[in-house]
Amino acid sequence: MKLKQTYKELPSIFYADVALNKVASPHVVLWNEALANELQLPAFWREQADYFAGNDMPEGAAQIAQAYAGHQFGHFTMLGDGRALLIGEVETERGLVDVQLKGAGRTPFSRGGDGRAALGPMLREFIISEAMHALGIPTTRSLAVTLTGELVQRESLLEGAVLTRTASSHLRVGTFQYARQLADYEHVKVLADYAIMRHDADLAEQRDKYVQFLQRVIERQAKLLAQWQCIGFVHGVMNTDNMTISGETIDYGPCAFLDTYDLGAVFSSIDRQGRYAFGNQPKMAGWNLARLAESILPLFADNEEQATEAAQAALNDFPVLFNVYWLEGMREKLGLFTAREDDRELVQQLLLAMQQHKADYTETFRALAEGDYPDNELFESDAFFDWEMKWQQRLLQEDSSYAEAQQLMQRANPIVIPRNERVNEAIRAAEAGDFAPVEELLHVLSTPYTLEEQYAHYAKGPEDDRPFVTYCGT
Ligand SMILES: Nc1ncnc2c1ncn2[C@@H]1O[C@H](COP(=O)(O)OP(=O)(O)OP(=O)(O)O)[C@@H](O)[C@H]1O
Ligand SMILES: [Mg+2]
Repeated sequence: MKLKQTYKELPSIFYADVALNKVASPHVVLWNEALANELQLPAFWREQADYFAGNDMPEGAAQIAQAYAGHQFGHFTMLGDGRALLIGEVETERGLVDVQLKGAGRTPFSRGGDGRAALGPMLREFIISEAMHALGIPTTRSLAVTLTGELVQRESLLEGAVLTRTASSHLRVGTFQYARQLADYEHVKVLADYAIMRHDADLAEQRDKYVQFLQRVIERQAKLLAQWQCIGFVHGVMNTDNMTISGETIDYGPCAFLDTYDLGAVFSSIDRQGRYAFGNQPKMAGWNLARLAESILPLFADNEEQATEAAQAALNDFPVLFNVYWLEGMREKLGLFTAREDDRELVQQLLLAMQQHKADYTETFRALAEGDYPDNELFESDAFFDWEMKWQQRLLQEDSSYAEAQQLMQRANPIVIPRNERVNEAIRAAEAGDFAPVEELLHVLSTPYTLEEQYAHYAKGPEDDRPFVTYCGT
């Protein structure tokens, strides 16, 4: 297998070549066999820690850092991969897949940084991205975590590691902002054509392909945001450089899954204003997409007024699409196959009761799916009692049976999610040299809707003495 280099065919302003930054003694500590098989990687790659630490390169590889810009918490900055190397693309049945090394050393975009990553955050990205994938949510994937054998200086000295990440591309909203800020019409066009080749090849011959491309990105992001909101995922740092063109979730920094349902939930210590709070995510996605539209506006029409109109029309669709997908997702969570006018109100009433009674988001829905309610404030409240009567009546309006509704709910409401405390415990064990808890956690998270029998006991609860697994249920 030989890696491809289509990104390198772009004009040179879009990347910087990077010399190899060798590390002392690379050692692969986590390997995703399923993904390796999916990508049909040659078996000997598994043994090549040097490839994954950036000490040596497989056939056809290059070492480039991609240029991009980004609005970080609303402030525009020129950025670029300061600690990641794109080594090439693998040809698969689903198209080209980028292979990137995150934490592989300094690049021309490193600014003041060391270009490195610590083991903990790379394990976290591996665990949560793979959990997202298993939950059916588009995401970058994780192939390997490789210790470098070197320490990195953070608040304390930590073990350094490199994450091998794959993605259907690493093109970001910020890549287009970079092109618009730095370059001319032709460069924006070349980038858009490249993105269309990677993600929307069927548009290539269309007359209004750039407007349609924007519509596609909006569509993908509306779907993604609906999935985040339905599962209770808080990204935490939705800067424009952390939003993909592919519609895959990227950059698992300060992200977390909701415990108690709270629209104001924020997990990032630097997000003091709550810009990226759980309930704000759809609005912020819309804001980011407006930055994409601005960046490619000149491609829409010669006439500025017409171009702006086309962009505005596409952007106006975002909240509409988001709401359609969100309600579709919430209906499934409540076992509803058909759509009725009052469904949104029914969902909102439940969510309001959950917020008021500080109910656990995942547990509540799973309890509804199981038809087995725990003794807690929500389930004992009058608000829930009222709501449940309405829900039962609503279920009776369906043509399907209660058993079918229950099956739908069990497919839509996970038993396990990567809970922060459990993820952190597993990472702490790994930092102390024991990777078994991380492996076990990954295994449990790989079948979130249908836990294997031997793991059923993980659905017990927090007082459970198995410290490494996430739990949920009654
Ligand atoms: N240790 C570091 N050294 C150099 N640059 C860094 C370092 N950490 C982050 N950066 C850069 O700072 C910018 C913002 O960081 P952010 O946390 O969003 O990205 P990231 O987690 O490094 O990568 P990605 O978005 O690809 O997952 C990026 O351009 C990133 O490359
Ligand atoms: Mg980032």
